[in-house]
Amino acid sequence: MDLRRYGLLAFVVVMAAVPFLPVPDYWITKLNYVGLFGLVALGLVLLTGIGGLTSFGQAAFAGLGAYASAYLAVKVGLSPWIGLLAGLAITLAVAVVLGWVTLRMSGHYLPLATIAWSLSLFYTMGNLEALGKYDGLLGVPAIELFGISLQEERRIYLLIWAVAIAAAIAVTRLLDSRPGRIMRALNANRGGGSTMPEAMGASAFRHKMLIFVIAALLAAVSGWLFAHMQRSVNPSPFGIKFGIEYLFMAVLGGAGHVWGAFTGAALVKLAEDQLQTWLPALLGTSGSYEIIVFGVVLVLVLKFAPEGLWPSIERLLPRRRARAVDTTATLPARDKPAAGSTLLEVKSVRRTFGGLVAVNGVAFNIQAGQIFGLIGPNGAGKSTTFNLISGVLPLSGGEVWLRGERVDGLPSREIARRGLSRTFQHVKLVPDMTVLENVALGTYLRTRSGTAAAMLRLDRAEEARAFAEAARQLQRVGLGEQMHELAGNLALGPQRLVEIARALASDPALLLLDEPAAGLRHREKQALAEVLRQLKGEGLSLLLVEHDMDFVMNLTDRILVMEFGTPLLEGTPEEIQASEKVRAAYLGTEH
Ligand SMILES: Nc1ncnc2c1ncn2[C@@H]1O[C@H](COP(=O)(O)OP(=O)(O)OP(=O)(O)O)[C@@H](O)[C@H]1O
Repeated sequence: MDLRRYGLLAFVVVMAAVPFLPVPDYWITKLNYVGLFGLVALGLVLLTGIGGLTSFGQAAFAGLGAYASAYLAVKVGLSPWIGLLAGLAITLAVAVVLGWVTLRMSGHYLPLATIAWSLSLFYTMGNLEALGKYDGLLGVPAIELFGISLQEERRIYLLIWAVAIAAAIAVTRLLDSRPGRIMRALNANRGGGSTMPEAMGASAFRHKMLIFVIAALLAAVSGWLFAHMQRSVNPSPFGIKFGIEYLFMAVLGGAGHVWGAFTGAALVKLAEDQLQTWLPALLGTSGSYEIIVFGVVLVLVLKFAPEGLWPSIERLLPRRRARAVDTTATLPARDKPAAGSTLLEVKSVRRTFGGLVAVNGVAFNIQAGQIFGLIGPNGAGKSTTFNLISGVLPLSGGEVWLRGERVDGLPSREIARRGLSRTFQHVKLVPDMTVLENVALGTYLRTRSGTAAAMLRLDRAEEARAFAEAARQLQRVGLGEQMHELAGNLALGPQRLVEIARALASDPALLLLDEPAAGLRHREKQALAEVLRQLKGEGLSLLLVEHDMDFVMNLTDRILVMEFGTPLLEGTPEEIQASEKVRAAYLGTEH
C-alpha cells in the first residue's frame, strides 16, 4: 500500500479516537467547527484552487442547507434527514440557476456576482417572517442516527468528521479521474482555460458547473450539520463576512490542495479565538480586530506562499508512489477513414477582425494518410486558419467539411468528437500534473466515467485502460522515460511532444499541429521531425501549420503557402521550393 494511505489511515484513527479520550469539551467544540468550516473551504478548493473561480458566496449556500432543514424541522416537524435532502435539492436548484447565469462571466464579474447573491440571500433570510427574520429559528432538533441522538458535542463530532473525511476522500478521488483532469485544466490563473479542455472534447462550462454545484452542496451539508449542532439558525453566520473568511481559509491552507481546506480552517478557527481574547486586551477596546490581522496575513501568504501552507506540510509526508501502468490494457479504437478518401475540405474560408481581413479565400483538401503543410511568413493568417478549422474561431465566410460532414459553426469539442485532434502553438499542458496524466486527458472522448463513478472509485478499470493508452502514446513519441515527471518541469521540446502524445491518445482521424517547431532548439527540432516522420510512416493524416519552411519540406506530401491572409501557391514540396513567388514572400520582396 502507498505510504500516503497509511498517513490517511492514521489520521482517521486519531480523529475517530478523539471523542473517546479525555479531551476537554472546549477542544471538541473547536474541532467540530474546524470540520464544518473545512467542508465549506473544501468546496472553495475545488472552485478557486482547481477551477480558478472565486466565490464569496459559499456561506450563503451553507445558509440554504441550514435554513431548509431548520425550517422543516421546526415548522413542519420533519426529520433532519428529510431536511438534509430538501436542503441539498434547494441548493442544487439555486446553484444550477446561479451557475448558469454567472459562470459564463469572465474576469472579476464572477466574484462580484457571488457577492451580490450572497447579500441577497442574507437579506432574504433576515427579512422573511417565516424564517424568524434576524432572530432566526430556535428549537432546532438534534440529528438522530440509528435511534441515537447526536445532541452531545462528542456525538455530532463523529458525524461531522465522518462527513468531512468522506468528502475529502471523494474530492481527492474526483481530482484523479477523467472529469477531474478536465477540472484541473480549467484554471486560467495557472495557465489553463477553456480552449484545451474543449479541444479534448470536454465541455468547459459543464465542468465548471459541476465544480460549482459540488462546492455549493458541500457548503449546504456543512450548514445542515451546523444548524442541528447549534440547535438554532440566524442569518449572521451565512453573510458576506463568513463568505470572505471561508475564502481566506482556503487560500491560507492551500487553495489547490484538498487537505489545505482543513489546514486553513483549523488555523483560522484557532487563531481567531486567540486573537479575539488578547487583541482587545492589548488594545484596551473591544472590536473585531482579528479581521485586520487576517487581512495582513492574507497579503503575506499571497506574496510569500501563494500555494498556501499545505504544501509545506505535505513535504514532510512520504512521497506519493508513481502510478503503476499496465500497458496491456486497451481502449476501443475509433473508426478510421479509408486510405485516400477526402478527410478535410476547407472551402474558401474567410475571417475578419473588425476591418482587418486576416484570412480570405483559403481553400485546400487533405486526403487520408496525407501530410499537408500550411506555411507562410509571420502574420500570413496560418494560426487563424488553424483556429477556423478547429472551431476555436467562428468563420466570417466559407465552409469546413470533415469526413463528409460540415463542421464550421460547431464548437471545437464537437469537431474533436468527429475525429480532429490538435496541439497548441503556445503549449497548453497542466504543469502540476504528471506527463502521463496530461496525456491521459487526450483519452477523454474514448472513456465515459463521470463524477459519481470517480468519487466512488468505480472508474478504476477504465482509468487503467486510459493510462495504458497514455503510456503507449508517450512511448510512441519517445517520452516513455519521463511519464511520471511533472509536465511543468520539461523543456519546451519535450512539452511539444507531450502535446502530440495527448492528441494521439484521442485516436484521431486527423491531427493538426500548430507551429510545432516554433521556439525549439536544433536538436529538439530534429527529435520532433523524427517523431513526425515515424507517424507519417504509420499512415497518420496530419495538417502541419508551420512558419519554418525547411522543417516541412522533408515531411509533407503537399504544401499550401499563405501570404497576407490569402493562398499564394499550393503544390508538392519540390514545386514550392522551386517557386520564385514563395521565395519572394519569405524574403519579403515584391513579386
Ligand atoms: N484575435 C485577433 N484580433 C485581431 N487581429 C488578429 C487576431 N488574430 C490574428 N489577428 C491578425 O490576423 C493576421 C493573421 O494572424 P495569424 O496569427 O493568423 O498569422 P500567422 O500566419 O499564424 O502568423 P505567426 O506565424 O506570427 O503566428 C495578423 O495580422 C494578426 O495581427
